[in-house]
Amino acid sequence: MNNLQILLIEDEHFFAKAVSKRLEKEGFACYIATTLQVAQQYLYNNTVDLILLDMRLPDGSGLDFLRTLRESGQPATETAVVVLTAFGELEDAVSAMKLHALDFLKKPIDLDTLVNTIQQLINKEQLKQKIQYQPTPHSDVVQLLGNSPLLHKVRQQITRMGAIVSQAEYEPPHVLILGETGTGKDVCAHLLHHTSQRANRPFIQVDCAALPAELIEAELFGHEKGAYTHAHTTRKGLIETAENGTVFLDEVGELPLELQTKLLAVLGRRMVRRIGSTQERRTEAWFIAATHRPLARWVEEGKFRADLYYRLNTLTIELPALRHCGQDSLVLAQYFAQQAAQRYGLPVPIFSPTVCEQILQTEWRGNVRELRHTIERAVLLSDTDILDLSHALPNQTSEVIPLSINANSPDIAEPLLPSTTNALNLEQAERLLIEQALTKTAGNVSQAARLLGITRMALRYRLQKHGLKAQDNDELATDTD
Ligand SMILES: Nc1ncnc2c1ncn2[C@@H]1O[C@H](COP(=O)(O)OP(=O)(O)OP(=O)(O)O)[C@@H](O)[C@H]1O
Repeated sequence: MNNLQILLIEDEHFFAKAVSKRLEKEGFACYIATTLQVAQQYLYNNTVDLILLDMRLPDGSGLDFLRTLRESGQPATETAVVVLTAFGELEDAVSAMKLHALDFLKKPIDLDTLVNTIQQLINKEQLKQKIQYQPTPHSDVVQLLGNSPLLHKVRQQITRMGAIVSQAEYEPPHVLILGETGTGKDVCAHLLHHTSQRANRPFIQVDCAALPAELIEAELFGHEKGAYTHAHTTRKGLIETAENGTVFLDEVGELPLELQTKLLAVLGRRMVRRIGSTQERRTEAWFIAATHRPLARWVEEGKFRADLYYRLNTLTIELPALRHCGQDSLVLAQYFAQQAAQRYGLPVPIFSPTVCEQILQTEWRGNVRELRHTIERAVLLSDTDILDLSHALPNQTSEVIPLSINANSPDIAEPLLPSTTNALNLEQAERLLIEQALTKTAGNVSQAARLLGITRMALRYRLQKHGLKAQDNDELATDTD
């Protein structure tokens, strides 16, 4: 029994009945509302975990309902929603994604697919608690590849720190990972966790750049019921959820100053207090933080608290920029080409001397991430067995259709989708939007999610759905959720 409460808002009687019967067979509780008004009433009196929302109801549009729900300030504001769309409702589905719908299903809906979708959402904790809890088995974490002395040193540091942390069971020294964007800080954090004896405990990743300050505070520390207007239930924070595992504070440089103060208190005293509570709870979590910001300079400039900086960097790992790693770019390129070929069922391409030279000569400002995306693109675009970088190199990505995804994005360039949209089905259009967003942000999932106007979690889910995994380390953990 899953105990999951589902509200199905659907006016096609027979279809609704069939869905509800199947969901109940799977152990879910399902309530059918045939109008938006009934749904509203139901939500007012009941708590639901998931809403399955049709886009056209007799008394209004599902999209308007979703918008109102998100803005209502009611307990249901953040409820997970999957929209059910009919042919020709592409724009609605895209808008629903922007309103944080977790997924859409095209009618006619295959009941197995529906159950699968729900199951995936449950597995990914998206329905239960909006956290990124990723117990990643070690075998699924990529290694930090590279033969340069700089990479060797990083790998040695990881092994050493894993051992130190295992010895200091209750008060492990915090680790700060520094390095330009795309150099592998995320991978490094996962490896640290998996190298230590905490490997089988929770690994909680918090993207400090992805959420507004007040949300991060609630996410990190949790809250008591009634602590603030929308705190309708008591919820533990991510630090508590990590128990004696690891909390990875990604993009820690973006943490607002007032939260830096609170974090400092936690690191210093190892006690956490939920918002609105007087009770303190001890934490045995290991804190790993990462940033591409020049934190030492930021300390001098007053943008980052000196005391927090010194507490975080008990141990520091500095990931080298790819341009300083000699032939590593070539080693990595060959590895990524092999992986991509395998993934797409294509022959492993040959690297001509010219291509090798091009790879070695390129600056790779986006570091390994940029290299990875370029090679994957090249594998897909090459017409022959010989890898062709001419369409894939960063300054030659003219085949990428300019696209504005988020209406709030400053670099807007209508239309939302390219004119080829008519020839695309909903699934393809969604995939295209995501690929465009990732291209625009050089594969940075947090930024891409922001651009798409959806949460990072919702984007992670879609990446997996479309098999766009491992484009960025962000997805590695998700694969194994
Ligand atoms: N040495 C490496 N070997 C293999 N893959 C790597 C290596 N370094 C990075 N990657 C890959 O490059 C991509 C970017 O890595 P990652 O997300 O860890 O970078 P990051 O430094 O955290 O970036 P950002 O600062 O933008 O968050 C991922 O797909 C990751 O798997």
